[in-house]
Parts: sequence; structure tokens; C-alpha cells
Amino acid sequence: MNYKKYKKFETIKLTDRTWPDREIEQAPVWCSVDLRDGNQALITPMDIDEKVEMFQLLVHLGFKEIEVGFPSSSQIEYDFLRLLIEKDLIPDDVTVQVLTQAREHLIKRTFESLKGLKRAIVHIYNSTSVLQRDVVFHKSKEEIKQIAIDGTKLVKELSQEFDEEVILEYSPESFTGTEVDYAMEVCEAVLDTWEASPERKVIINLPSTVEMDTPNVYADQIEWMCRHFKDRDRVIVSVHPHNDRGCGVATTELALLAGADRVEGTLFGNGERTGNVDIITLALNMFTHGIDPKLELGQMNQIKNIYEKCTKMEVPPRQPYAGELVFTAFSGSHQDAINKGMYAYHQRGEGIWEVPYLPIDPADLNRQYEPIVRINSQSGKGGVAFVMDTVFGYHLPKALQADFAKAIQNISEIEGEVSPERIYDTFKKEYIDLEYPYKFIKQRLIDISEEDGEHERRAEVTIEDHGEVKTLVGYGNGPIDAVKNAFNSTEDFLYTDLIDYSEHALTAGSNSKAAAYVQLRPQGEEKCEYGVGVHLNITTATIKAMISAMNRIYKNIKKEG
Ligand SMILES: CC(=O)SCCNC(=O)CCNC(=O)[C@H](O)C(C)(C)COP(=O)(O)OP(=O)(O)OC[C@H]1O[C@@H](n2cnc3c(N)ncnc32)[C@H](O)[C@@H]1OP(=O)(O)O
Ligand SMILES: CC(C)C(=O)C(=O)O
Repeated sequence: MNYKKYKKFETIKLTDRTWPDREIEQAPVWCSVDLRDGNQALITPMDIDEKVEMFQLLVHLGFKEIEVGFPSSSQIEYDFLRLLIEKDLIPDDVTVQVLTQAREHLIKRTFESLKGLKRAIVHIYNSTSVLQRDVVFHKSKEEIKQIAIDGTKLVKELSQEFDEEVILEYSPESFTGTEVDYAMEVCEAVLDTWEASPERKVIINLPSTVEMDTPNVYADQIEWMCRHFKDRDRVIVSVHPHNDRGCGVATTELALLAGADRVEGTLFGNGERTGNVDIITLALNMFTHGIDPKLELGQMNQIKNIYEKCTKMEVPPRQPYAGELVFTAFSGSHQDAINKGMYAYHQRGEGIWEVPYLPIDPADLNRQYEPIVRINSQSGKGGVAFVMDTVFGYHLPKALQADFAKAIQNISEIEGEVSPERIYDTFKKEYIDLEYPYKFIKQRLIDISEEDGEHERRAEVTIEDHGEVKTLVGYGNGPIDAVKNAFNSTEDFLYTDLIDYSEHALTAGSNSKAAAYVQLRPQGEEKCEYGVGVHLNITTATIKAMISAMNRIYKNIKKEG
């Protein structure tokens, strides 16, 4: 690959930069350009109904500034703005913005489209970059500056005839390819022409029209500009980053450190080529640092659905915060840590989110119903245990987690991803539904303790043993003891030791079933087997768990032996 074909863009010398020592402390003014830069980049631009739906979504999300289009460019763009105005769809606290090239006939037509609006941002642009001055405009620096001045003059003149407020926005388009001192000269000419003041601020938008360098270089350009305006107070510094090098979010975050007040971007980063900066990621990055993002992004799937419908674009599965796979862990160590982190979060009860591998609580985006953990051959026992716990309510004991995970891994190695339903079916098949050679039929547990004496229980357990129905009887000072002693009357059970026992309710409420887990070891063997029993009655659940363990011993140990 001939890398010598490319040259590095000249960077500016800013040795006393201050942005590296700053932190983002508040959300900027957000301006959505979905209906303009986003729309102009679509294979099939939005029709009017889709534009209205997108506009309403943006309003709902809390955008107070929305670039609704380029009304002088086509009838549909013009008609859309007219519809918003005539149907009174623009809330009082939302300012619409319209884009136009700094050209007379386009500016005039733009003003026609604004009639009836209370307030508007009129955004004019002309490219100022070294390359475009040369190959597109064939104009000198002075001539290019004059385009900006003439455009500003015309907007000023027309806005004086306009009943309501017009805010000027000016973009030295292709700013990242423009010498900063020349960009400043053009911007100052615009500001002077407009007679900008702290009371009559102008939005100076410094676009990374094409992302040409590392984010720190853009941050230097923005800091340089912020420091060199004659009067910083008469300027709202806006950035409009694109994503050509894949650094749009980083570029914008550094630009905010460097002094930008406002950000233009789109939902999910739709826009020309690699897209505009993704405002959702920016806002949620702030949110996850405890900063109010000033946008309502809590219904992520709904936002995604409307976006996909209107743009006919797809949100990729790894898109930050929104992608299908971003709250999913396949790998064992991640699953284990998420599992423990979620448990610790609920135990602490302090409401401060700190869970390994999950920078945000999925519930904050209303994504709690999606599986956080998915199981494939990279998964470990923690993930399987998490699914059994969170989806089906089984708190598997540690040794059982490892035992069951092996069964799931055998499946995933052949079939790939294993769904929660398949995991549950396998669990039932492996532990709960075993009925040979022993099968539970019924049980009776009688308290036979004398008054003030030790509590003694008599257990009568009717089972099928290799097809033969038997009633086993045992005594003990507790139910487990009595049941185990009843089973000891069969030879198989007699020579097993009860290693572990636990139980819990599966769901809340008096009708809830209990799950019991029993670990038995045949005497003289190293290997144990777990059994699981589920029943409304806890004693029956325990008996079924013992039978399950015996059936597994029979299947896995005795047969093997
Ligand atoms: C970076 C961005 O995203 S900027 C936004 C870009 N968006 C769009 O272009 C979408 C909508 N645009 C359009 O529909 C069309 O471009 C229109 C209707 C606005 C203008 O159409 P046309 O005049 O037919 O064509 P075009 O846009 O190619 O204009 C080219 C002419 O305008 C000049 N020009 C281009 N941009 C500007 C500008 N910002 N200010 C002044 N003149 C400009 C060019 O030098 C060229 O002049 P020439 O004809 O003397 O060579
Ligand atoms: C009009 C300008 C702001 C633009 O879209 C860009 O530079 O990308």
C-alpha cells in the first residue's frame, strides 16, 4: 500500500494548551442535525411523515435546538418546515434551525420558509479550507471571506424585516482543513458584520467536516479559536464533528474540554460518510459520570425503533449503549464478574452503580428485560448460574453450578449459543425429571415427638424401585434425617453419605414451589452427584432431590463403574 501518497495535515503550535487538565462538568447545548446532515446522507431520504416522526422523537428526547433541514434546497425540505409551522408542531421552548449556503437566492428562499416562526437559527456556511479554496471555488482568501460577509449582510437585512428573533449561525465549513488564523479572520468578519455582542451572540460553528487528525489536534484548534476571539462573550462556540477516522466521540469530548459550548450531532451517529458524532453516546458517557445529560434517553429500544424506521438504517449490535449485544457477556470470566457484581450491587443497596463490565445499568435505558448473559462455548459456570437464577429463579449451589455448566458446555460446543429455554430444559432433563430406577410416588411425615421431648419425625416414603412399589420408613430428629433414614432401608441409599443440602422458595408467595438440592456420595467413591427436587411441599421437594441424586449416581457412577 502506497502510504507515501498521503501527507499529514499541518497542526497548530499550541504549547500552553489547557484542555488536558479540564474535565467535562456539564452537558453542552445539544443541537440535533438528524433532519439535515443525517437526512442528506440517507440512501432514501425521509419522507414528510418520517420527518415529522423524527422531529417529534427529537422533541420528546429533550432537544431544544433542531436543524430541520435546508429549506431552500428542495420542495420537500421547504414543505416540511412549512408543515411544522402551520400545524403548530414546534414547542415554544424549541428553536428550529435551517441551513443554507451563503448565497443570495438560497438565503432569500430560506427566509420565505420561516414565515410565521417565533424564533429561528439561520445557519449559513461556506467552505474556507485550503483545498476547497483551491479546487472548488478558485477564489482567494479575501474572496472567500467576502462570501461569508455578504451572506451575513443579507441575513441581517432580511431578519430586520422578520417579525421575530433570528439567531445567526455561521460555519467556516471544512474548518479542520482551514488555517486557524484565517478561520478566525473570517469568523471575526462575520461577527463584526452582524454587530454581535454579548446580548446578540452569534453561534460560530467550527465543524470537523472531515475528521483529518487525532482528537487532540481538533481540541487544540478549538482552544486556539476560543482564546483568539476579540470578544469571547459574543460567541457561542459550537462544534459539528464527523467521524471519518472513527474518533467522532473522542474528538467532541476533547473539544468540550477545549471550550466548546454547543454540539451538533445525530442519533446513533447517522450522517455523511462515516457519520456525524453520535449524541446518544456523548450524552450517556456524561450520564455514566454522574452528569445530567439534559436528554431523556431512558427508552433506548423505542428510540432505536423509530430511528431505524425513519432512516432505514440499522443500529449495529455493538453500538455503545444501544446495540443488541452491549449488555451481553458470552465469556465465562465476564459472566462470573457480572453475576457477582449485580449481587453485590443489590446487597449494598446504596444505589451507586458499580458492576464489572457494565458501565451503565441496563435498566436505566429500559433494557432490563434483555438477557445480560448469553451462553456459548466461551461461557463458564457463572453465566449458566446467572441465567438459572435471573430467568428461572434457581439459586444453584456452587458444586451444582460447575456440574450443570459441563452439561451446557457439551451442548454449546456442538450447537453454538444455548438459549435460556434450552438451558432450563436441559436442567429438567438432567436433574428434575429423572425417574429410573427410583420414582417418587408419595410421602407422609409425622411428628411423633413427646411433649417437651426431642422432636422426632417418622417418614413414610412410597417409591418405585426398579418398577417395584415400596414404602420405606425412617425416623430422625428432623425431616431430612428421617427421610434419609427411610431411604437407608434400600441398599443403594444405605451406602451413600449426604454431603450437602439446601433449599429455597422459587417464587414469592404462599403458593410458591420450593427447590431442594441434595448432594450424595456413594461410600468408597470420590465422585458425588447432585439431585434436584421441585415441589409445593418442601419435604417432598427434598425427597425428590434425593431420588434425583440416586438416579444420577445410578446413571453416572454405578453404570460407569
Ligand atoms: C458539509 C455539508 O454537509 S454542507 C450541506 C450540504 N448539503 C447539501 O448540499 C444538500 C442540499 N443541497 C442542494 O440541494 C444543492 O446543493 C443546492 C440546491 C443547495 C444548490 O444547488 P446548485 O446551485 O445547483 O449546486 P451546488 O450545490 O453544486 O452549487 C455549486 C455552486 O455553488 C457554490 N457554492 C457551494 N457552496 C457554497 C457556499 N456555501 N456558499 C457560496 N457558494 C457556494 C460553488 O462554488 C458552485 O459555484 P459555481 O456554480 O460557480 O461553480
Ligand atoms: C454545514 C456544515 C456545518 C456541515 O454540515 C459540515 O461541515 O459537516
